[in-house]
Amino acid sequence: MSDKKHIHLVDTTLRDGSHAVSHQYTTEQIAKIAAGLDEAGVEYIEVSHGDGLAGSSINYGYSVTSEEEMLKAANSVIKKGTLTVLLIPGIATQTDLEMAVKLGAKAVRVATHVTEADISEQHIGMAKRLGLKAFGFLMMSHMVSPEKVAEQAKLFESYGADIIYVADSAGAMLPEDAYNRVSAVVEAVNVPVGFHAHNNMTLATANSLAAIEAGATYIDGTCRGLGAGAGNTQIEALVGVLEKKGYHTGIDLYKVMDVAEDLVEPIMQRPQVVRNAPFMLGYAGAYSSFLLHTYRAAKKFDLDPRDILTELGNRRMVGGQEDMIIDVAYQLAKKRGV
Ligand SMILES: CC[C@H](O)CC(=O)C(=O)O
Ligand SMILES: [Mn+2]
Repeated sequence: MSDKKHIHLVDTTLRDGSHAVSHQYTTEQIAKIAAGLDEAGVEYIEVSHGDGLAGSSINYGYSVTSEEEMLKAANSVIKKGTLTVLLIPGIATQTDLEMAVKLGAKAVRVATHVTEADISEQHIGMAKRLGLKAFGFLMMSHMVSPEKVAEQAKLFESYGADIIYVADSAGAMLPEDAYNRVSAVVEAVNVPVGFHAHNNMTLATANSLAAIEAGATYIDGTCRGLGAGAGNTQIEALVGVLEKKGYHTGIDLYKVMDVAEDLVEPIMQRPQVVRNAPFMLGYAGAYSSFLLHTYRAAKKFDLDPRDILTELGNRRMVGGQEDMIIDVAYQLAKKRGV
């Protein structure tokens, strides 16, 4: 056993990455990628629609593969890792979680807006009764102070969450923002703390390192950074960076690099680079999953996506308000006489 400090990595290529492929993963792709990640030694492999269980809908975009098929495909190949699902209260129900458990899920990440942890009590309780490892996941954590994030983390802890995540859903944090929020949570709770980054301002790896510096021991990543907006922390690079920093992840660097290059890169619809609109997500503090909805609305009303994202940031719109994007675009277009 290594005496280096262990950092647990959660791969969310098959969940957050689903946004970047418009939820079009096939069972074959899921099985191959999950098998590769498992073989590389990734501890947690998250598989769900990009918006979590039951996210496949007109509001969030339909998946090409049903949730049951996705989970079956992943579970049939995962031998050592933990099959993990994401659940947003209000989108997924108890029945969805029971289905996921039947199909092999061993952990669930219950995600709420950063000020709404109180809606998760039943879901965390249900997860524990079903024998799952329960993560509390605070989305859009940049929108409030470190003290407020800590207060909400304590709620998650009081409901029985085993791990609590600070999520920079908009990729809006600077390293000091990540450090201050994670520190506040580490001080406030007695369970491990994790960090989920988006690379909208090119800071996903830097922010993940700042989070570790502040005491986080769970970090998210995806192969090639595939994810909503400009994507997430690039897991294969993170494994190498963490090794260099003297941490232990239990992941084979070459094997995870091969999953990224041989299995994930060929199915990417566009390079996961920080183009102007994804940068604007972080700059304006808008939710990363809004990107593709915004591109579509901009095209429809002949607008610059950056203007729509700025307005979404000004209105402090949060996950779940995807249907408002078209409305905002319509209003901007009307104002300009487009
Ligand atoms: C819809 C779930 C959400 O996208 C979770 C997440 O990855 C985030 O908040 O960044
Ligand atoms: Mn995300």
